[in-house]
Amino acid sequence: MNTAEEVVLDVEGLRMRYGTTDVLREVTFRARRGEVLALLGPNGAGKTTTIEILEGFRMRSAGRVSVLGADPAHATEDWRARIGVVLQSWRDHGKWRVREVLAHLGAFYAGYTTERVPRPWDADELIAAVGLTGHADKKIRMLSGGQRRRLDVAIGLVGRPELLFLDEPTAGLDPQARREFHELVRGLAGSRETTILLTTHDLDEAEKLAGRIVILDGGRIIADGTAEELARRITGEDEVRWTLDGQRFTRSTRDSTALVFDLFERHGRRIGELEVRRSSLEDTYLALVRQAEGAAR
Ligand SMILES: Nc1ncnc2c1ncn2[C@@H]1O[C@H](COP(=O)(O)OP(=O)(O)OP(=O)(O)O)[C@@H](O)[C@H]1O
Repeated sequence: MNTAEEVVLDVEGLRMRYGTTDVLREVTFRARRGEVLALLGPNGAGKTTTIEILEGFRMRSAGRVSVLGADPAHATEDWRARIGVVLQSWRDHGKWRVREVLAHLGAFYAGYTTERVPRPWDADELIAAVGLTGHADKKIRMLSGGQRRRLDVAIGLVGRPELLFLDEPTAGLDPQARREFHELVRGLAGSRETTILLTTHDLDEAEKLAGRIVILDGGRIIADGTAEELARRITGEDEVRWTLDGQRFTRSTRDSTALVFDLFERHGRRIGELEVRRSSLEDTYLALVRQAEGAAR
């Protein structure tokens, strides 16, 4: 099979029930090798529950789950070595130094080297890749929140995972660190070797990084596709704003080029401050969630 077509994540009819409440219902999606998938949804939608089931940290109530060809509920250490996890928050090893903790954790992966994937990732190279050069000898408790988050990502990557789970990876990062993190993810994804599943509440981030967006709401998948596909499903309309003789106008249209052309033909230089705004993933997301919640009522 062509590796680009290899299905790395295969989830079908996944259900999770706590007591008498279903928090995941009939969740079905797939990811192919090298894809970056963003799992979006309101607080309590079931994102962390889904990810933790895929990581093998929670037992599902029903459904079929295959991750790198195995059922995470019965996974082996070999399987675990191929997976990287960055949790929402992880506070530990405060007295350890950055290089030390990465070398130590990395050592666990040495036995899982394959011809295709040498393990672990060299500590200093990894420290450079996540932008922590200069902090390698610092104790972890001396790092800032953002530096700590970069270390979390490095810990997730130290075993050179084939599949990486990132739960809100950029929460608390400053804009520069966020951009550097985005470049790191793009680099990993660019090699088409690492499949990435990330959750985020930052829709701009999802749009930038993910080839596919899966939206969960109330434990169900309400949308699955590229950002463009989802946008087309919802509105397909652009918003055009302009001023005419100083007065402001706004109109939604499916053909902003024709509207703008018409405006200039009719009013020429009297048009000022022209702006065409295509619907963002945020507009689409909010519309989809509103629609799903309206239907559920
Ligand atoms: N151990 C548990 N027992 C009972 N209910 C739980 C348990 N863990 C999670 N839940 C419930 O399951 C639902 C989904 O929670 P989950 O943490 O997966 O949501 P999420 O989409 O990750 O939310 P957030 O964006 O806030 O992180 C929530 O209603 C939550 O209260």
